[in-house]
Amino acid sequence: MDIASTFTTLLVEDSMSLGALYTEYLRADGARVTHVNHGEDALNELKQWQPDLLVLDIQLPDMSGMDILETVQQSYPDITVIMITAHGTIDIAVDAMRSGAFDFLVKPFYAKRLSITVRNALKQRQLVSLVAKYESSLPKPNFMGFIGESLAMQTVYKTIDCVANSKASAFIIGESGTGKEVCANAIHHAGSRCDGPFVALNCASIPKDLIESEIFGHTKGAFTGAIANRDGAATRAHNGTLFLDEICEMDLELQSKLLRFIQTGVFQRVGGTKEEKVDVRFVSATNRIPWDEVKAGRFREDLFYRLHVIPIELPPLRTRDKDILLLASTLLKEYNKEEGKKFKCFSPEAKQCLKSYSWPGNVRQLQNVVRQIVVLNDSDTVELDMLPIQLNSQSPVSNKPKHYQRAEDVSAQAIDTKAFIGEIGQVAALADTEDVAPQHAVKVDDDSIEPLWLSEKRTIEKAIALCDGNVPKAAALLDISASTIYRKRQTWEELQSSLSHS
Ligand SMILES: Nc1ncnc2c1ncn2[C@@H]1O[C@H](COP(=O)(O)OP(=O)(O)OP(=O)(O)O)[C@@H](O)[C@H]1O
Repeated sequence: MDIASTFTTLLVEDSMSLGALYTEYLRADGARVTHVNHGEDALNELKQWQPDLLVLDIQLPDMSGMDILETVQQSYPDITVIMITAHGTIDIAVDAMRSGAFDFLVKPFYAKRLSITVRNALKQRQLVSLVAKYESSLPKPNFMGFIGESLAMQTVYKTIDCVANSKASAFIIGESGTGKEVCANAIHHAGSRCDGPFVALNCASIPKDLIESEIFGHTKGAFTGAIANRDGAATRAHNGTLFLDEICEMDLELQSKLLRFIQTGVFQRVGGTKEEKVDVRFVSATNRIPWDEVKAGRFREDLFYRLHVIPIELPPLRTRDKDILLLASTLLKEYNKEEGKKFKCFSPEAKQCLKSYSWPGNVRQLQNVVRQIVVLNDSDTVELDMLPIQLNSQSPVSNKPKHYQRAEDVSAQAIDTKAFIGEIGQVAALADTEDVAPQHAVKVDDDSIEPLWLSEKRTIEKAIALCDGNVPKAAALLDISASTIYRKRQTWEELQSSLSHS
């Protein structure tokens, strides 16, 4: 606010004559003044509009000025308050300053005294707003779970800030490991729904025939195994956010049910006849290029337009030069603590190598690499030879993937050649279990050939055993995420049970 310009003031003074006098003083200083005599009137005015300055008498006929000050501090903290006090209430005025009032004036006072106090108050307001403006223009090194100060991430933070309070559907795209789930969480927690639930559903990891019940719930007896009524994600997300991760993997038939739910907020449980209505904000994400999926007929166009209201694109790590080292050092500190190591920094050569690598698995891959380094080495500086050799021999992944890749698919490129890791790495690099269709289990004539998933299973189990049953540690050494191991374990069980039934 420009000090020279006019400012608004609410004057609360029960004496009509003093009120008229102070109004005159304030107007001479450029104020637009509204004068009220009672505390209740002041509170009503504040509900309608907020002045730049509140000049507040402590002793009012219906309440204490201190009560009004408390309300202002809680509900309108941007208002600058100047208290007016009589001689006998100076102690209260001092308390008022401790509670956030800018200054106090002792009655009687002259126009000049009021003028000086008002000028000081306006100057302070101007400084506070300048600092806030300056702070908001500085790059933020982190934001709601994100680490990153690159320009691209600042744009993401700004978008999240802008959309958090809206109910409009947000659609996050980005390669695997770029932080789409972090982003969905940030949208929820930065907005007015933060006290409500955040329910995440991964459309790719739930079997096709279970996903409808996962979203909408089911009634008792709806299908074999439905032994009781069960709420789905839609019900659990009421008054909060429903995050549909890997939305492009959703079955087309279910997409049309989802479309109706998004349009109306109304749905039916599997096996149910009653319609239920909820208030949910939708956030979706995919690591595919959604429009390509629409063109290929795998993703409904009408659903795309419903969900793709606010697009947010998370940039790949390789385009965020500045963030690679910031993330690497933050992770180094975090993993040091967890693993009881004493690493302090990266050598200049190691830094250069981290910066020039293409990071096809993005932040998740960087997490794995730093975890590997910390687990396998003991020093205070991360040297070049502690980095997985693939970082030196550059990734074959193109800078512009036709469709984004899963971090686990590409993370094998970051496997170290150290003896134990080498063996694990070879198998981890072979295939992702998701590609292992049941026909791999078909018996072949040559008994020396076994299904790929069995050798992968053995390798992963060996890694877990070598890590004394510590799955996250084994996952880090295998350069896959712990959740991949858990998912694979589930798939093995299914494969083994289908084999024993065949
Ligand atoms: N900018 C970031 N700052 C800090 N951590 C990050 C950042 N981006 C991602 N991460 C971390 O990387 C990991 C992967 O992030 P997340 O699961 O959100 O990625 P994603 O894009 O949803 O991946 P996917 O498509 O494979 O599900 C998480 O542990 C997350 O906390």
